[in-house]
Amino acid sequence: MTADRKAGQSIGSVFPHLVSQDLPKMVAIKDADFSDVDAVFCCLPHGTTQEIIKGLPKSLKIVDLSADFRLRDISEYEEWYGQAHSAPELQKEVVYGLTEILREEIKGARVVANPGCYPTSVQLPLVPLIKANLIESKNIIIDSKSGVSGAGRGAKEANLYTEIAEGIYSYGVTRHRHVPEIEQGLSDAANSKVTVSFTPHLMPMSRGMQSTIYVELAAGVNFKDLNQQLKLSYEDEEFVVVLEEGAVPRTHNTQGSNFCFINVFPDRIPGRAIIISVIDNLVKGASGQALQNLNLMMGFPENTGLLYQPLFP
Ligand SMILES: NC(=O)C1=CN([C@@H]2O[C@H](COP(=O)(O)OP(=O)(O)OC[C@H]3O[C@@H](n4cnc5c(N)ncnc54)[C@H](OP(=O)(O)O)[C@@H]3O)[C@@H](O)[C@H]2O)C=CC1
Ligand SMILES: CC(=O)N[C@@H](CCC(=O)OP(=O)(O)O)C(=O)O
Repeated sequence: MTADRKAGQSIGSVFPHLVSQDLPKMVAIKDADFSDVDAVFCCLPHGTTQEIIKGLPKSLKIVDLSADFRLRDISEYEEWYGQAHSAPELQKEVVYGLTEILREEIKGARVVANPGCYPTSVQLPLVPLIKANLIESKNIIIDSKSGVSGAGRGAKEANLYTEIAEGIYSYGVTRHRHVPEIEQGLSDAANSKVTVSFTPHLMPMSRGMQSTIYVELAAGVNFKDLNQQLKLSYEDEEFVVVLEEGAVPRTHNTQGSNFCFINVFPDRIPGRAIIISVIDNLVKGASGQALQNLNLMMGFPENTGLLYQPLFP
């Protein structure tokens, strides 16, 4: 376990719920000994990750939780993240870690780019529907909401209790950095360029994420076809659950678990449908999906360490 400002501390002093774990103290990355390590989860801020991964032993399997390797197109990374990519060679061997969609590729990967939380909640419902030609790939509108933990644990004025409590606010309006990641995945599914309208919102809750997605149905399709297709696509999946008709997915029911709950509703406007998808941003949107990916890369049962039930079932 490594740290930056907290190097030298025990994990229990940083995360008190782990106080009873007998784990070594955290060290700075430069002092870490990788000689007996098979795999790492890299949970560093964007930008720092490219530099650090380059210096790690080539034998290590890596699941990177940052955005540094999610975009295949380096120029797109530079445009949306506002900085030069410092490991373009490594980018070529990276597999995007949307587990249920890219499972076979992930199994053989050495480096996996774990998806962002918003892109996970959006792509899980939309990719199977686009692949099956059940929805139009134009005019997709995505309204997403996140708990504050999505912004990390570092102190920021915008994330103070007084700024967040008793209100919601939209941010990244018209230009959030998850747009190209969402469009990359949906374009792969459609085999043509897909563009989306996407607005994220910060909610006064610590964790949880909802994406409400407005789509146009393909000719002759009705919302029940969407529901059926999603049920079929995910029937053998443990962590993606399509709810029964009419049931509204709630972030509460995902808290602390690796589940993604999805449902499809008919819009009042003929020819349109509304899809709701919920995850825990810290689990399916981050560490849970990362562990699911590493389990695949290591040949472990995919649900190892992930059998936590939601806190609010
Ligand atoms: N929070 C979420 O919901 C999600 C986060 N992610 C991504 O996962 C990554 C980690 O996120 P999160 O845990 O929320 O972020 P935090 O800000 O809470 O944690 C960042 C971690 O990186 C360490 N760190 C910071 N700068 C450096 C550096 N220069 N060198 C070495 N270590 C450093 C910090 O150590 P210390 O505390 O000791 O300074 C800390 O452990 C980010 O890339 C984030 O975008 C992905 C999906 C969802
Ligand atoms: C609430 C909040 O600030 N959320 C983060 C997204 C967190 C995440 O999952 O994605 P990354 O790994 O790309 O950081 C944001 O909007 O930048």
